[in-house]
Amino acid sequence: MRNLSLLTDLYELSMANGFHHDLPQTNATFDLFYRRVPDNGSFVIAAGLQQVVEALQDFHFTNSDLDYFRQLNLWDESFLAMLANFKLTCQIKALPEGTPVFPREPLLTITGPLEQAQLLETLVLNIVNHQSLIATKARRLSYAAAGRPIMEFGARRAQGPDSALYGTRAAIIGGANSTSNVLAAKLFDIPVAGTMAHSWIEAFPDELTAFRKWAEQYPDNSALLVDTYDVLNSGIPNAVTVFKELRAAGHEPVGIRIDSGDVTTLSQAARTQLDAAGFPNAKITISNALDEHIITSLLHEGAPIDNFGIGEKLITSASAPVLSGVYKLAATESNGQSTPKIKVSASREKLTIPGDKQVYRLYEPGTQRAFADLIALATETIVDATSLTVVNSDPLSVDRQQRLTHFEARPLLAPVDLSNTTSIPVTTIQATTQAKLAELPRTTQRLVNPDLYPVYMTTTLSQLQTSLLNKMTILAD
Ligand SMILES: Nc1ncnc2c1ncn2[C@@H]1O[C@H](COP(=O)(O)OP(=O)(O)OP(=O)(O)O)[C@@H](O)[C@H]1O
Ligand SMILES: O=P(O)(O)OC[C@H]1O[C@H](OP(=O)(O)OP(=O)(O)O)[C@H](O)[C@@H]1O
Ligand SMILES: O=C(O)c1cccnc1
Repeated sequence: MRNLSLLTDLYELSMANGFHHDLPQTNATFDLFYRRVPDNGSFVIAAGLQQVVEALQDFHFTNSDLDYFRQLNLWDESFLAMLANFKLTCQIKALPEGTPVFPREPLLTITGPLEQAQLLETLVLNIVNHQSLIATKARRLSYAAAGRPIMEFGARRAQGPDSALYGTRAAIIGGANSTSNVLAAKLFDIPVAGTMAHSWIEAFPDELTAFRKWAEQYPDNSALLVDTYDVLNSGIPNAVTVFKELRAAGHEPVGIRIDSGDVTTLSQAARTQLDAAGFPNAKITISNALDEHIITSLLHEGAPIDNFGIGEKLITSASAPVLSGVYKLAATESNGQSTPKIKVSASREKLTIPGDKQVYRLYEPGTQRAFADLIALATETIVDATSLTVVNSDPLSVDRQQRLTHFEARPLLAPVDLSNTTSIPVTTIQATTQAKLAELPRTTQRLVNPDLYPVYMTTTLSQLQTSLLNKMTILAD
């Protein structure tokens, strides 16, 4: 594990230095949330908490870091002494990885000395934005694949080693079933999987020999790549020959992979040939720049695909390469006095929600059916209610006030124990994702024009937001 404490923007250190001198003994609460869902979806899958915890457990500055700071000659020795003896005392609250999270909801909050909490902004955003983006993309692909396994194939096209490694972790959280990335598989205990490249076929004098040699090496892992020369006239017939030889030797063939051409036509013809040859259980794997729209279209056309191999469009979230999660000051506290904070912007959409908060998922009583979320102040008690007036949290919404009847409210943000060095297995987090997705209305999960899932605020929180907004507007006038 590398020490990532310096993976920050200069201004975080500059502000921390200023806070150290000008606002000592001041605590702060920051919220990490996002405003817009990539790919016009309706939610994001939260991911990356484990790597945030690991980075914070190891948050310190080395002698070499301090020498570098001295060279910069920007900050005085009192601040550098604080960094040299840095002991993180912040408290983290977060919702579990794999939880679908909606715009404006804090998915992680950090409370602690202002100078410390400010310093964490860049690193925490870097980790959570990346992994949540890829987990969200994987969820879309997995939704399109409708239960068919997805192999993550993206390492070669990821933006560098880190995005291959942690992107694979996030892809599994979002719904991919296995990876070809051996380092990710080893580190995160993910099922590792793979077939062969065209070079294997090209390296032998002919395709049949190449298939035979593969089958000799891997008689129980014979997924043969059939598109190097001609799928229907050479690839499948040669694969069938080798499958028959394998079966005669007591091994059941795995299947084929097609990596080019018109996938529907080729997979249908391949299925027919494999069935006719007595291999109805041989699986058809498809790869080649697949995304959720191509997958939807292929399945709609009736392509008989068993597995998908997905690389570049998943690991880079190519169609929506940014999740713009932000880290905003929600409250400060000094001398026992808490002061909620708000950011007012020329863009109404960017209005923040003040105060130390909790997020509740609201369920129809006695069921696992969620129908809305509610953001409240942490000090408020939300009881299961038959009737509650709430306010839409979207500052752009028109009809803001609503009356909710009959719900059970379950809190999402929970304290994170930074002394805990065990981690939840990634496949367990994937199961959490599936369970939490199953709670959401089906209409909010579809890929095209999903139904908006309501995120409300309590009236107390809304009134606090409005009063701060009015105060700030008067000050600005
Ligand atoms: N039936 C289909 N419907 C929709 N998209 C398809 C269909 N068949 C293939 N595609 C997709 O069309 C895109 C282009 O496929 P094509 O085989 O032309 O790729 P290519 O990159 O030119 O081939 P190669 O990988 O051999 O260079 C790929 O993203 C592929 O997944
Ligand atoms: O297309 P992706 O979703 O990223 O999936 C991974 C791709 O990686 C391999 O291609 P390779 O690098 O051998 O190049 P190719 O396009 O010529 O097959 C494989 O054959 C897939 O096509
Ligand atoms: O194992 C495979 O088939 C594979 C791995 C990486 C990229 N493309 C394909």
